[in-house]
Amino acid sequence: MAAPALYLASSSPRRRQLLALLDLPFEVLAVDVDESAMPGESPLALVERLARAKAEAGAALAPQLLPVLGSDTVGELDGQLLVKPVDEQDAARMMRAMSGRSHFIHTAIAFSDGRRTLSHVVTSAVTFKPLSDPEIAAYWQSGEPADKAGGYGIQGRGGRFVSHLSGSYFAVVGLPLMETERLLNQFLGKETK
Ligand SMILES: Cc1cn([C@H]2C[C@H](O)[C@@H](COP(=O)(O)OP(=O)(O)OP(=O)(O)O)O2)c(=O)[nH]c1=O
Repeated sequence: MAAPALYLASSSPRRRQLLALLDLPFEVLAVDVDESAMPGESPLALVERLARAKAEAGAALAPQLLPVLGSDTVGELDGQLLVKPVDEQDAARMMRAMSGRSHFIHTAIAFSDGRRTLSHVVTSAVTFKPLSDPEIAAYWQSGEPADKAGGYGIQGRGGRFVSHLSGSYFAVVGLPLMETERLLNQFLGKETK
C-alpha cells in the first residue's frame, strides 16, 4: 500500500468513497467529537466548528505530520438546524417541513496538522417536491434516513424527492470534491487556479 498523503478523520463510508476520487493515498482515523450545538450557535457556525474539531482531533491521533481532513454536514430550514433524525417521528417531522420547498445543506471541510487549521463551508440549496405521508412513511422503512443529516440521502431513494439543486451535489452527499482538493492545495501551499 502506498504511504498516505493525508488522513481522513471520519467514520462515514461515503466520505471515504468520495475522498478516493481525489486519487491520493489516505488512511482513516476514528475520532470522537461531541456534535451538539452550543446555545445560540447558527447552523453555519456549528458545521464549521465541528469540521475543524474533527480535523484537530484527528491530528492529535495521526502517526505522521500530514494534513488531516475533517468534515461535517447539517441542514437548515428557516434558520433551524436539521441533523440526523433520532427516530421515525423526528424524520417524518423533518420531511413534512421540507416538503414542497427549499432548505440549505451546509458541508464544512477542514484540514489540520495540529499546528494550523484551514476550513471552508459549501452551502447548497435543495428543493423538495410536495411529499405525501405514505411516501414519508415508506421512505423511513427503507432504512436510508437514519444516519443522514436532514433525514435523507440525495444519492439514494431520497433523490426521488429532489426537484432542484443549486450548489454542489458532492457537498450534499458529504464531501465537496473541487473545494476539498482546492483547500488541500491551499493548506500545502500549492498554487491553484
Ligand atoms: C443531506 C444528505 C446528508 N448525507 C449524509 C452526509 C453525512 O455523512 C451525514 C451527516 O452526518 P455527519 O455528522 O456530517 O457525518 P457522519 O456522522 O456520517 O460521519 P463523520 O462525522 O464520521 O465524518 O449525512 C448524505 O449522505 N446524503 C444527503 O443527501
